Parts: sequence; structure tokens; C-alpha cells
Amino acid sequence: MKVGVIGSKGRMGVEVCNAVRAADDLELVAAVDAGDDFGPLLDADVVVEFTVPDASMGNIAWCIDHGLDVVVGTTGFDDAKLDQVRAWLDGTSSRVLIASNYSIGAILMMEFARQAAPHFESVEIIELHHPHKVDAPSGTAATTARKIATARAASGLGEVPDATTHDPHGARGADIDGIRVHSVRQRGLFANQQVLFGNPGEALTITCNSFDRASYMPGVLTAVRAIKGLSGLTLGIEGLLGLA
Ligand SMILES: NC(=O)C1=CN([C@@H]2O[C@H](COP(=O)(O)OP(=O)(O)OC[C@H]3O[C@@H](n4cnc5c(N)ncnc54)[C@H](OP(=O)(O)O)[C@@H]3O)[C@@H](O)[C@H]2O)C=CC1
Ligand SMILES: O=C(O)C1=N[C@H](C(=O)O)C[C@H](O)C1
Repeated sequence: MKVGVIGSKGRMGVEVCNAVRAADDLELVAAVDAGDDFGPLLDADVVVEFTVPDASMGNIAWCIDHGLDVVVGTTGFDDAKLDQVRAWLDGTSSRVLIASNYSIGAILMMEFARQAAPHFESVEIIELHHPHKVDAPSGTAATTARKIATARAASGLGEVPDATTHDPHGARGADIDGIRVHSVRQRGLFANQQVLFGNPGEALTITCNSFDRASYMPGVLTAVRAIKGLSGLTLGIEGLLGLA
């Protein structure tokens, strides 16, 4: 397959270009970044997009307009943006796959959190990242929170217990579908997430660490190879790994 990369000079884009070059069955035919002519992407069978939240929607629209399939790793998607992508895809043959995390550890962390969610009264998420990250909370934390909230609702669990009525500084963190998320930005770290569950007399903590951007490459290449078998908008690669 011929692969194009948008965001090719970024931290993830560089890693993706190298992973594509190293794969026997893939060929890197285009590598573009901010300000570049996107024309060379027209030679690609599939485009991989790792840029910034403010640019990603425009890049996805460009790919769909030009009949291309796109594997998106950029974070910062909410329901409104996803609905917009679905609307763009309507009546086209393009495919878009968006995943907030392509590492197997993070995908399993989210799956384990989804399984644990109906069984614990309390749950909070702490995500810790390098200080260059522009979006908060992380896409992974937002996805995890939504999966937990859905699993809690399906099992009839009510709100997470919390007596806080006075929080003038926002110390309780972000609220995503009723799940508290705390974002830490720390020099020396790359990417870590902890999901803290609690019940009377017990606690369960699920932790995932990424130490290197190499951790995302098997998932990204799996998505690249699988996208022609998908249709419309696909969220996450759990299904490609037999987890959904
Ligand atoms: N899904 C996953 O598994 C993972 C997702 N991510 C996400 O991937 C994204 C990228 O992360 P990272 O590589 O660290 O970020 P970087 O800031 O290192 O890279 C982003 C790149 O995109 C470029 N860019 C900005 N605007 C455009 C545009 N309109 N068209 C083309 N290129 C553009 C930037 O150029 P310039 O700097 O000149 O503006 C930069 O080279 C983030 O949203 C991050 O959260 C990260 C790791 C894993
Ligand atoms: O910006 C990053 O670095 C990362 N972003 C993704 C996210 O927002 O979840 C994935 C990973 O945590 C690294």
C-alpha cells in the first residue's frame, strides 16, 4: 500500500514515516507538514494524520474531498466534531478511522476500565504527559471517561459519590460525562494514565505507561492495513484487535 503522512515533521509524524519506510508491504509516497502542498498525498492509498486539534478537521475534510482514506491519531475530538466527520463522509466512499490511542497497552487499559466500571462506586482518571502537549485532557483520558460513563449508566450505577460543594479553584478537575479527569504536565514524562476505582474497603488502580512513541506504531500500521475493509467512520482500533 502507498501511504501518505500529514504532520510528517512532528514527533509522531517522524515516527510514522520511519515505521512505514521499515515495513516491507508499505511505501511512503508523501510526507507533508504545515504549509506544504498536499498534492503528493493524491498518490497515496491511505493517509495517516497526526497534527494538532485545530488543524485535524481541515485535513480530514481535504482527504474526504479528494477521495482518500485517512487514519487519524490527532486528539481533541468531541461529539460535534465526530458528527461533522460523519456528515462529510455521507455519500462518499472514503473511510476515516480515528483513535485517541494506538498502543496495545492503552487499548487494554481502556477495555479493563470499561469492564471494572460497573463494579465500583468511585472512579477518577489521572493522566500525566510531557509539557509540549497542547490539549487537555488527553484524548485517551477523554475516551476512557466516556467508556466508563457508558458502562456505569448501562449497569444502573448513579453518580460518583462526591460531597464537594466549594471548589473555587477547580481542584476537582474536569468533568467528562460525570467522571473526574486530572491532567498533569511534567518535564521528563512522556505519557501515563491511571484509572482509580474505589469501593468500601478496596481500591483498584489500572496504570498504563508509554515510554516511547514506538509503542503506537504496531497499532497505526494495523489501522493502515485494515482501513480498506472498513466503511464510514470507525472509532478506535479495538475492533481490529478482536476486543470489541
Ligand atoms: N492516537 C495516538 O495513539 C497518539 C496521538 N497523539 C496525538 O497526535 C497529535 C500529534 O502529536 P505530536 O506529534 O506529539 O505533535 P507535534 O506538535 O510534534 O506534531 C504536530 C505536527 O503537525 C504539524 N501541523 C500543524 N498544523 C498542520 C496542518 N494544518 N497541516 C499539516 N501539518 C500541520 C505541526 O507543524 P508546526 O509545528 O510547524 O505547526 C507539527 O509538525 C496530538 O494531537 C497528540 O495528542 C500522540 C501520540 C499518540
Ligand atoms: O500528545 C501525546 O503525546 C499523546 N497524546 C495522545 C492522547 O492525547 O491521549 C496519546 C498519548 O497519550 C500521547
